[in-house]
Amino acid sequence: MNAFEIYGGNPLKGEIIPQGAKNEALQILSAVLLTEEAVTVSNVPDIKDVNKLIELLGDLGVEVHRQSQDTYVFRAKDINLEYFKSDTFRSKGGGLRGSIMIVGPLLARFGKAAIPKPGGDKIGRRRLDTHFLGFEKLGARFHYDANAHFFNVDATDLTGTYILMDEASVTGTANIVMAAVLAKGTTTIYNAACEPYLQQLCKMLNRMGAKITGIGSNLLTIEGVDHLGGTEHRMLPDMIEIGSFIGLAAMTESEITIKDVHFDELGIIPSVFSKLGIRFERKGDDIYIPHQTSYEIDTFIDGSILTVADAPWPGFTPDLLSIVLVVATQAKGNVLIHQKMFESRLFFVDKLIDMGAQIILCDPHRATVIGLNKAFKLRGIEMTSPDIRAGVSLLIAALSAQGKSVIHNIEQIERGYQDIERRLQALGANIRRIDSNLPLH
Ligand SMILES: CC(=O)N[C@H]1[C@@H](OP(=O)(O)OP(=O)(O)OC[C@H]2O[C@@H](n3ccc(=O)[nH]c3=O)[C@H](O)[C@@H]2O)O[C@H](CO)[C@@H](O)[C@@H]1O
Ligand SMILES: C=C(OP(=O)(O)O)C(=O)O
Repeated sequence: MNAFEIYGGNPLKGEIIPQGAKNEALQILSAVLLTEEAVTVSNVPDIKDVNKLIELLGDLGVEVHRQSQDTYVFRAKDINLEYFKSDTFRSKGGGLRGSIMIVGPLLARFGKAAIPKPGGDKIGRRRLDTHFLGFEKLGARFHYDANAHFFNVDATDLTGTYILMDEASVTGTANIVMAAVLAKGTTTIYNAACEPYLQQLCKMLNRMGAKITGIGSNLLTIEGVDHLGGTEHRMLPDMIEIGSFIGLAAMTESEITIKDVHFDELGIIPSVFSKLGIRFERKGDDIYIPHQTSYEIDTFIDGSILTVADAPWPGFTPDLLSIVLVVATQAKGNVLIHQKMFESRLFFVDKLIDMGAQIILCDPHRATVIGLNKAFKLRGIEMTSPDIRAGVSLLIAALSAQGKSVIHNIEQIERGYQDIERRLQALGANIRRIDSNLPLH
């Protein structure tokens, strides 16, 4: 097990290029199962979750050819459906949340699929009902083996229908869309999620021959086709990384340029950081964050305390709330963070409180942050990263803190952030990887 040792407190400077989007990658890579033709995917992030999914595709029989550092060619010609029965699949299949999205394409193309209960962050209940209710609506049979924690679906034919999703689930929408593209007739999905990840997926599917309209809205219409062909696809930059770097710059008083961000695809994200008082400029397609010694949180027009809450797109992504929270700890002013979707994602604040932050955890979903306005720096401590985004928030806190911090369980961070210590070192950060079991001194 590895840990990060960080000496914080000094400003960083330079340029950073965001990786390809993790959550988009997990959808796009699942979609290669929909065709026997070659699909070339570029800007693939080299991160644990994505690499696990690529390995899983390979185990299923997909030919995987790595053309360059970030570009792969996939060919799902001969798929081994017997693999579902293997012990390896039982252990590997549930290794990440994103693996659930192989179910839709396999069901559509081969009439059956299975998946162990998927992993991902331990951030509260993460139900999958929406996925399987959707498959059932399309005509699939569903069976959950509660002892083995195994989900099974099969169908002789999928038939298009009207689906009112019980919640705008991101991976659920992707899964149902990928099943519906090869169904007979027309499927209408209402209350669909429409994150950029999904918009990218739908655009790619259309290039493969699918007929999807309503992309970017919560009402998708999918006219089923008999067959899909190969295509090429390039992943967008990871908007969660971009938000994390804006937060990092503000917290550490750094001057950072985030390159090629695809600003127009960032939705409400930049304006939420603006509301925290962080100044930045759009320069072409880069975001330039100047060195700033203080930033002041807005209030609402009537003077009441700002609330930052998550919501399905185009609302604010829950994956950036932990970052907003940590950044607010050094702002001037107060903010209420309301994490509506996940019930265990705010518990990491006890580590920030140990570091000197002033936070009241009101309940599992809400935390009030009383900004310190840089009256004093947070102090470095030893801590464990509970989930991917809390992990990066603690990393940002450690980089801004006085003295030494050690963050354990960095595998969580590495699920979603590529080569993070080298990229931070290039900005001047004092961070190094150590053996988690080494005695601390
Ligand atoms: C691999 C992947 O892509 N993971 C992302 C995906 O997870 P994932 O697709 O698993 O998350 P879902 O969109 O299904 O839902 C996340 C949680 O929010 C709740 N919920 C969802 C929709 C809604 O309208 N109301 C509501 O309360 C769900 O009950 C669930 O607890 O989307 C989440 C929500 O953006 C992100 O945090 C994850 O990073
Ligand atoms: C919660 C996240 O990931 P996952 O859904 O893969 O657990 C995330 O990316 O913030």
